[in-house]
Amino acid sequence: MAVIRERRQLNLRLPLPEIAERRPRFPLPLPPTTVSSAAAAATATAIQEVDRLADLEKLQVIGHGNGGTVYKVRHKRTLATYALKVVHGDSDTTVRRQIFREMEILSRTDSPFVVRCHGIFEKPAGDIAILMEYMDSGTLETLRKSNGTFNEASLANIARQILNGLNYLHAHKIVHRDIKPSNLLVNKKMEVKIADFGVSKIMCRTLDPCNSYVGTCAYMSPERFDPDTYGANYNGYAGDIWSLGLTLLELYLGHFPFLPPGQRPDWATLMCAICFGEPPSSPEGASEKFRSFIECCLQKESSKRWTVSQLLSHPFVSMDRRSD
Ligand SMILES: Nc1ncnc2c1ncn2[C@@H]1O[C@H](COP(=O)(O)OP(=O)(O)OP(=O)(O)O)[C@@H](O)[C@H]1O
Repeated sequence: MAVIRERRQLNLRLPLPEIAERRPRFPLPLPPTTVSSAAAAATATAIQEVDRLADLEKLQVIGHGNGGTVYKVRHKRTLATYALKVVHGDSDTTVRRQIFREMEILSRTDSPFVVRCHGIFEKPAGDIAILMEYMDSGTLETLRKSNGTFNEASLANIARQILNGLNYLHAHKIVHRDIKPSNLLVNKKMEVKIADFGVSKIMCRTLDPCNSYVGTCAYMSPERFDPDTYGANYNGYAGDIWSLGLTLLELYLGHFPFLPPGQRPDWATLMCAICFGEPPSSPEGASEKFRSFIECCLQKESSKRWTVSQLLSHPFVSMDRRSD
């Protein structure tokens, strides 16, 4: 969950690292342990089953994120396996703000296409832990790195699942803002679930602006850098579609579409490519349906991009015959 602060230079927004002086100088209020009645409702079953952190045994570290560690854990009595994300009490304000955002959103969501939250715990020292379903095949990024490229049939299946997740989120006025392969978890059944809501936004009104400069730069849509040119009535939802298009094209190509294989991104060059260059397109060998799907996602002008519901009926996605 890269967090980048806003700076205006000419007409574009340049990615800047966190600036300490801009952080609030007061600690954020801690939400109650179960966060809200919605959280309690969403996690009621699991909270009854896992009501104390002490009932969980840590099996291994899955990975480290921005300020937190994710463990594979097992419930001592039921032997059920979960993922436990722990953020320490002494983490900086930005990290704590992100974990609260993630808690708030995970506690509201209940979809087979969004990683499920089974409980939220707060220790007296201020450590916060989110108990999630364990996704045993990692992320689409780890799969790409280990398996190489994906064929179109697999991508149609993946696209359909991500679109169903985004459909759920957008219907609940949640904009993810950081869709990318490493935030899409996978299990052995090839179920794909959206995760990592630290920079997401809950829209209060339909036309809420959604221009805060957070997320991972490489997957950001042109209007997030330059809303004046590309984002008439920009409200954020279309940004998730751009990121989806880039994600699927990356899985098809085996590398990030704006860069040749193996090249590390230089943010200024990348931003110019996103804003001033042509959007990346699928290679010649791709089917017409896939090429069209990617084109519908990667429209530079946000209002021309297809919505989630339009994309769900795109012929490329209907290639995937599995039922939801
Ligand atoms: N529910 C889960 N099941 C399995 N693995 C998970 C789960 N949640 C997170 N992980 C893995 O744990 C690692 C750390 O995840 P985390 O969300 O803390 O950070 P991140 O997304 O890698 O980085 P950042 O915080 O910078 O966005 C990642 O490799 C992620 O794929």
